[in-house]
Amino acid sequence: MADEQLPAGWEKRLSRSTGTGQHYYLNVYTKESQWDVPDKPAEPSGSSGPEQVQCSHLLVKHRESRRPSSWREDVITRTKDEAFDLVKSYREQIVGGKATFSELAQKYSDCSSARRGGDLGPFGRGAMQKPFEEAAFALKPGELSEAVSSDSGVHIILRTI
Ligand SMILES: O=C(CCc1ccccc1)N[C@H](Cc1nc2ccccc2[nH]1)C(=O)O
Repeated sequence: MADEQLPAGWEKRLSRSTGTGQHYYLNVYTKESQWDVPDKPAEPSGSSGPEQVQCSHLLVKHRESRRPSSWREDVITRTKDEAFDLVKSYREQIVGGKATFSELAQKYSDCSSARRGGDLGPFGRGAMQKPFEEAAFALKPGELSEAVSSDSGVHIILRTI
């Protein structure tokens, strides 16, 4: 039987462990292998996802935040619900094209990254609070999160890379 045409990124290998001439298929990017004949191009990153992501965020703190103070307000007294409502209104303005993420982060984010339009630079797993990390790594590049709550406050996250 002619060697089947494999989808991009796969190599057909002969298994040495079974000794029965069985073939397996190797993802050339992740070096992960599988027995089943692949039916779509190999994913460049493994099931564990990317090593690093780059994100910008807009943070609205509230009175229960770990540090209820920021460059914008010495003492932050808004409630958590008010913070969620603000974040949702900012997200709607961004999605509706009324303002850019960077403009609103520079004006309204309670994080020092506001001065860079919310950019946090690249980071790997273990660098940020868990709820923030999980939301950030679940995004595709260019995707905007829903409201995300961390000990710092309520965020919207834009994955840029
Ligand atoms: O921790 C920082 C600095 C974050 C930062 C990282 C990299 C570049 C620039 C800023 N600021 C906190 C607010 C805050 N809490 C966060 C939690 C997750 C991600 C970003 C966050 N920002 C605060 O100001 O209380």
